[in-house]
Amino acid sequence: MSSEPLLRVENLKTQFFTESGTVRAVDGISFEVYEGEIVGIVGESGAGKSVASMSLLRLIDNPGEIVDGEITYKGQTIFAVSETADGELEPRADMLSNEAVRREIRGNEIAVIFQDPMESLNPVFTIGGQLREFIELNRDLEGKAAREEAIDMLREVGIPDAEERYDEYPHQFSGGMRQRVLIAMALACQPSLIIADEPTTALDVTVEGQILDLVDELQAKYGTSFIWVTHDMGVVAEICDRVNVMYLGEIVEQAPVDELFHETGHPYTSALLDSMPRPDRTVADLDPIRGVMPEAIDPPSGCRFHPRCPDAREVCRRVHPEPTEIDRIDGFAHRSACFKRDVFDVGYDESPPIDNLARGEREPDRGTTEIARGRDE
Ligand SMILES: Nc1ncnc2c1ncn2[C@@H]1O[C@H](COP(=O)(O)OP(=O)(O)OP(=O)(O)O)[C@@H](O)[C@H]1O
Ligand code: NI
Repeated sequence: MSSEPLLRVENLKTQFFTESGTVRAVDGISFEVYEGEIVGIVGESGAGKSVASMSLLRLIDNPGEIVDGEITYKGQTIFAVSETADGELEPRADMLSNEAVRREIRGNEIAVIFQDPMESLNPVFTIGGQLREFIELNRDLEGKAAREEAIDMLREVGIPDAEERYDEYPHQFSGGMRQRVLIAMALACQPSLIIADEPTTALDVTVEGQILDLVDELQAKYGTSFIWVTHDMGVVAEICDRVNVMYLGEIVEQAPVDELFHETGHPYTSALLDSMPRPDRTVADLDPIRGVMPEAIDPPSGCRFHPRCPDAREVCRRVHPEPTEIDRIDGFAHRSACFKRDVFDVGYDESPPIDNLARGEREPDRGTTEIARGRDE
């Protein structure tokens, strides 16, 4: 892509400083979101998807902290660091203040939709009242005009009898309807980007499908970009244009959605795809990803996926693969962080396989880790 992205994330690192040690929840991820795209972040529980999304709006609380990297949105610096004379990192001079992020970015420019609508909706106020207040606070509309706009928004997101239901309370709405209200709220400020953190995960499949269709429609109508966080490759297939696959704080593969499904580069992505229910397979055919994801507090050496990877070789235990371009589709990079691809020159082919299954419950070996990038970098 030659045009500037709406959002650019480079080498983002977010850590939690806990009593048991430092949790490297997000450990050097880079990705972009272009105008009008739906970009997925997919991975198992604990991969760092939510921490990554919340970092984009600097919504990380103690004991967490964004420690490195750069986040640029429409040319503005949401986060950046520079090095002081004695080698310490400090906020860069052009970084937006907390106040500026809160006033100018959150809601207005970048809105968030969470998984649990009850966290965002106040149970003691009516749906319509909350939406109207939100519109009054964030847009140049008041009183009757704000009410009209709120009703229009409810209609827009598919709430039947919007005018009557305006005066109902959150508990009178079903889960799917509440999620629609949150989408209305996110859209109310006409943001350029909406971050949706597993908003359909708690819903049943039919309702989830309806919400995904709605998002598709609204996306086409308003041109809003989305970052869609999910653990479900089915959801990715349904709405994403491009995808970032996260494993233990890192993006291990990044590609346009068709490419990711058909020219899969990383064994972790393959494992996620294999564990995905499909109409042509019965439950017995499902291939769950073996083993559990290790803790981000003490990740395995080398490739973090190597203790669970069917293709792991000795080199994978020793050397850490960086995401590297393996192809380019319509101007978008397909990057994978796996030595199986020949863009890496670390001797994967000659390296002896690690027999992960035979290793059983043994602790993954830890050792010093070298860093390997592709040959062209
Ligand atoms: N407040 C916190 N204190 C300490 N560790 C945290 C905190 N919040 C998140 N983490 C850790 O950061 C890592 C990433 O968590 P995150 O919530 O981003 O995962 P996720 O991919 O969103 O998972 P899920 O699918 O379960 O939502 C995990 O190891 C988690 O334990
Ligand atoms: Ni999460």
